[in-house]
Amino acid sequence: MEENQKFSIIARLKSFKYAFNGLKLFFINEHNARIHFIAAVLAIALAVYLQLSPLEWVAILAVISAVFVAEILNSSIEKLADVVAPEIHPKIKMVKDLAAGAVLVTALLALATGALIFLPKLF
Ligand SMILES: Nc1ncnc2c1ncn2[C@@H]1O[C@H](COP(=O)(O)OP(=O)(O)OP(=O)(O)O)[C@@H](O)[C@H]1O
Repeated sequence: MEENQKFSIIARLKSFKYAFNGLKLFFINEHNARIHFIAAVLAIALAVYLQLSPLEWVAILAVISAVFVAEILNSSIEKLADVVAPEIHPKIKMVKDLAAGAVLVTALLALATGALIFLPKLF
């Protein structure tokens, strides 16, 4: 978008439309999205059942969203990499492995947070 273009509600609404389309594409095309979605629903159901405190809720929701954000960016980088270099390339391997590493960090953080909050309440 040009810098001197006027603010437009219609343009903002269109941006939302594209962003929601991104979420739709993510849930339709990415198998990992379904796994993360099921894990998130289970965690939220457990959080309701165990009546978490507001701060515990914030922690659980924060790590759930961190995993989704990392996974969406990872998928986006994969798609871009496939266009930039459809052939095998050592730098593309590095780019994709780094993006996957980011997902792993958030998933491990989510596991640790879930264990710290849920395990003492369950056992
Ligand atoms: N063009 C390439 N050049 C070199 N290595 C690649 C290339 N494409 C994929 N790889 C290697 O294969 C791994 C898997 O890449 P791929 O694009 O298939 O992701 P994926 O396994 O489909 O990921 P997801 O399961 O998240 O969709 C990468 O992390 C990388 O190590």
